[in-house]
Amino acid sequence: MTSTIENHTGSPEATASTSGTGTGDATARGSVRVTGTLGPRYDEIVTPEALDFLALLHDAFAIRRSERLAERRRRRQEVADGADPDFRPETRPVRADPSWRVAGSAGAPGLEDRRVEITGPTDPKMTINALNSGAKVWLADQEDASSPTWRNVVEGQLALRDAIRGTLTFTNEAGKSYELRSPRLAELPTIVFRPRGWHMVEKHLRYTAPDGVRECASASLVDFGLYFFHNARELVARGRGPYFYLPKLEGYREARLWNDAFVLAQSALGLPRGTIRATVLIETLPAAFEMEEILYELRDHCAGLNAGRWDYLFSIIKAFRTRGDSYVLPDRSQVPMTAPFMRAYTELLVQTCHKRGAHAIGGMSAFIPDRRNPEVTERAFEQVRADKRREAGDGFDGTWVAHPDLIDVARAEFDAVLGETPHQVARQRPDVSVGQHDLLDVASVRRSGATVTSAGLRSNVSIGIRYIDAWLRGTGAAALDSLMEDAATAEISRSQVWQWIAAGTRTDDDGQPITRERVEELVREVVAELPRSADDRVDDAAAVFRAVALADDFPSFLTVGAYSQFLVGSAVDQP
Ligand SMILES: CC(=O)SCCNC(=O)CCNC(=O)[C@H](O)C(C)(C)COP(=O)(O)OP(=O)(O)OC[C@H]1O[C@@H](n2cnc3c(N)ncnc32)[C@H](O)[C@@H]1OP(=O)(O)O
Ligand SMILES: O=CC(=O)O
Ligand SMILES: [Mg+2]
Repeated sequence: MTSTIENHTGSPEATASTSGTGTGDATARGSVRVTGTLGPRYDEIVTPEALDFLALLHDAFAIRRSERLAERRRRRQEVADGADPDFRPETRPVRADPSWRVAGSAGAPGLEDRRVEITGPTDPKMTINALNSGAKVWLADQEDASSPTWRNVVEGQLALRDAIRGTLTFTNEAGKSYELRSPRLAELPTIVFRPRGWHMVEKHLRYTAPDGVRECASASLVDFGLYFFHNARELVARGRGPYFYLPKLEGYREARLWNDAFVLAQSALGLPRGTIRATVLIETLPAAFEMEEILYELRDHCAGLNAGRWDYLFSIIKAFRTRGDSYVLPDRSQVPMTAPFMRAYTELLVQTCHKRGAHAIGGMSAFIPDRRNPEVTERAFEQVRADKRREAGDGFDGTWVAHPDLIDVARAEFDAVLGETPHQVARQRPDVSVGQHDLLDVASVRRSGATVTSAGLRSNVSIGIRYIDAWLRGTGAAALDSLMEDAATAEISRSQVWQWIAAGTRTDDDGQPITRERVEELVREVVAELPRSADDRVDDAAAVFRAVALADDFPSFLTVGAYSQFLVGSAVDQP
């Protein structure tokens, strides 16, 4: 199957060839060169052959990536100007055609039963702990849970390369040593790798296009390309496959870009089309209106969709940030997954997936246990249990957990529904009827009594600064106030503050307006209270927070500016 949606709907769209350069000269080749420092064994990852492979991907897709990012900006402006997102009329034929299905998990060993997936960064200790955890799948994360230092990017690839070959070991500072519980990959959780999104660049790799134009490499193509180049054949030989989670897509044309990258990558390595399987995160508001089209574009490679709730909330705030107080969400802690607009999103996701033979994978409860605090642990178990019970009951085929101690809790809820069957894809949801209004009805949460509070405002400031401090120190996921915080949750914190100021929202407990001055004061208080150390980045974190929460123009992602200005070249960025 090679047809695109435009073929399907009868309005062809010219796209750059996946074998040409996009410059008109199909024989000219670009190049990728390393500008970052090489640490021990980095030459095993950024080999001349791997860099050639990255150049091939960039020649084919760098221009199209830029076009997609421009389209994002255009569509965001339209929404800011008052046009509500909606299901696209031109793709109705794809949605109406009952005949097509995605590849799903058929022929993808290790992906059939995904009832519990653990997520986490790719440093050696976390890699070993995740692979020893007993989960069905490990989402090896170079995205929301990772600070994109050069070190994390390359050493994460090294850890994965070694883990796949059964040779990864690690010894911590106290001398405790870690090893994989089996050298046989097929006896460990299936690895699904998540590269960075299309918006990020990799500043330690420079791409020179065939026409001589130089730019930073695309982080998505770097992460995907390096993982695929080094591991795809090895994974297949060891009874698994090159599997990916695709983050932060905003529409089906971005899915097509990924699909074309897969087609080219497989062909370059001599692997059959369809060897790759991707699970797409539906975690932006525009993508929620294009779930079927995304599945359609990726149908030869698609295993499922995931309900990425935290980025989804961030995307909603971003979309409606200038629409005034009636579009404002309450404190993050008062937006449950049972809020009608969140439920509409997850119900539509399950219905869409099962209609097309795809797995529906649930999301992340942010509550995490604390081995030193039984009360915190019991609360996390209760919250996660309820979350997973709802997901399994709604028809999800699997779910995410943030911490190994949550695996049994989540599994029990899915076992109760799935029993011995690996998934419930056959369960259709004809009862679900979700329209535009259901997905957009964010105002209903506050109408039902949820509030914006002074404590919620303070918590956003505090979590935002503490998380960015951790991120600037090279850690992309952190336990803060007994909650898992990562790039997506931090985006919620800072964008809520931006939106509340822009909308002139008042805190419900004291009736006071949320102003820039009030937030500035909170930033000063939080910074003054934080413990300091020789390597903290609290002042820089506060500067980043101010830039992304208080600027006149809303920065699309906090990570973009923080990466260029504060992370690249810092101590943790070096090998
Ligand atoms: C919005 C989204 O995208 S969600 C997905 C992205 N986010 C994530 O993946 C977050 C994943 N979770 C984590 O990174 C961690 O659980 C944290 C940072 C939240 C907490 O980690 P810690 O502070 O180390 O927790 P804690 O001390 O309780 O850990 C106990 C042990 O479990 C291990 N562990 C905890 N979480 C994980 C995990 N996700 N994967 C593997 N091992 C883990 C720790 O390494 C530690 O091992 P050790 O005893 O050998 O040192
Ligand atoms: O990536 C997951 C999310 O919730 O964001
Ligand atoms: Mg996310």
